[in-house]
Order: sequence, then structure tokens, then C-alpha cells
Amino acid sequence: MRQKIVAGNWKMNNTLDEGLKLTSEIINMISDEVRGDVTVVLAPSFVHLTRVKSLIKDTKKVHLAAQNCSEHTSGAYTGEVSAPMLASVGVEYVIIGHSERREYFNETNEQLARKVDIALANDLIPIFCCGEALEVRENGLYHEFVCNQVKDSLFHLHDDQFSKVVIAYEPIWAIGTGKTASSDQAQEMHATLREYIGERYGTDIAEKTPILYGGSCKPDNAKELFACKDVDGGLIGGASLKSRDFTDIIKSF
Ligand SMILES: O=C(CO)COP(=O)(O)O
Repeated sequence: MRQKIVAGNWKMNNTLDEGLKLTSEIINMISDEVRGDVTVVLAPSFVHLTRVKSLIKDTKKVHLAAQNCSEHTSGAYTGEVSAPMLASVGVEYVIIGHSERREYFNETNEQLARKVDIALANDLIPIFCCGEALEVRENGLYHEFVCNQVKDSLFHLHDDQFSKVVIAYEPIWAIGTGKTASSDQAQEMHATLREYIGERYGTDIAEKTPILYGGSCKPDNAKELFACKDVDGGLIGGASLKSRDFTDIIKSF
């Protein structure tokens, strides 16, 4: 059985008080009712990581992610946050290659490959994001586009390294637009990715790789998306900022 994961990407939202309140509400709401095999991950901003960590550290169900890390280990990179720094405050996962980082901060597949390496070297689990823009979807070349993102940033990894990676398929046209991919569209892309991973790493590893869906995932569509054979959970943006919506999504499994 593949690991099921629901991760909340808070992006650049929430003051400290708001983030702590949201975290406490989520902890309380999921206490008894969430399936044991669902891993819940919260990705607050860097400045809130340590405080959120102190709230979640006694629960086994909620884990901590950062939204990004530097491709460098240390040094004169003003404003950057390194993977060793994240590991040292108890972060377990790191989102790498979100489409907003690719678009607004010009992150390239090659740079993301270096971030993945440095995350793994520091025992952080990369949640590697991929996904196509609307024009790529419409010109029909989205399979090649998304598979190339995965190849260029991940396929240099050895089997044991790749086995630690979580993938998030987030079609850009569905992010924050309210226009989710249909369950058929999500399943099709997830199955393509799994097959492509299988060609490189073999069926065993491909079958164990969690592939999350992201893009306007909400309580009213999560059940249908999560029921797809190759959808192993979600990377949730807007709906992760409301405790009720986020926990309803978690309970959709
Ligand atoms: O980008 C996302 C998660 O990383 C998805 O955002 P929305 O759920 O707001 O569409």
C-alpha cells in the first residue's frame, strides 16, 4: 500500500497567531477520526516553522514541511534558508519546484535537481512539484512536458534516493483558479507519471511512489480525486487555510 499524504501549502499567508490557531484547530479536529495511514503535512512560512513544530511535536499524525530550500548548504546567500537549517528545527519535508517558484523566481529544472540533492542529503523528504500551464495542456504536449520536468530534476537519483521522493502533480491552470482537473484528467496524468517512473526505476519503486494532486482541491471534490487509483493524496493551497475545509479534505480518504 502506498503512503497517503495530505499536505497544506500555506504559501505566503497567515500571521504567527493565525498560523498557530490554524494548527491547533487542525490537531483537535483530526485527533481520532483520521485513518491511521494518512500522513498530514503542514507547510507554513519559514518564520513560523519552529512554533508550529512545538505544537505538533506530540502528535504522530501531523508533520512539518518547508515551502522551499536553498540549493546551497551555507554561505553568503542573503535571504536564503538552507536544508541543514530546516533539518535542525525538525522539518521533515520540503516542497521543491512549486510552479510559483518556477514562475516568479525563475527556478529551473537543473537548479531544482540541486535542491532535491541537498534536501535528501539532509534527510528531508522532497515534495517535488510538476505541472503544465494552460497553453501546454491545450497544445496536447502535457505528458511530455511534465515527464521531462520529472526526468530533468529527479532521474539522476539512485534508486534508494528516488524511493524517498514524493511527487505532486499540480496543473498550473488549476492552481487557485477554482478550476480543478477532473478526476479523469488527474488519474490520466498520474498513471502516465507512474509508468514513466517505472521505465526508469522499475515497477516496484514506481508503485511505491506517492503522487499527490494539487490545484483547487476542496472538500467537495477531494473524495472523487482521492478515489483515483494513482492519486495518493493532495497538496492543498487555499483550502488548507481553513481548518474545517482542510480536515474535511483529509477525511475524504
Ligand atoms: O498550489 C497549490 C498547492 O501547492 C494549490 O493551490 P490551490 O489549492 O489554492 O489551488
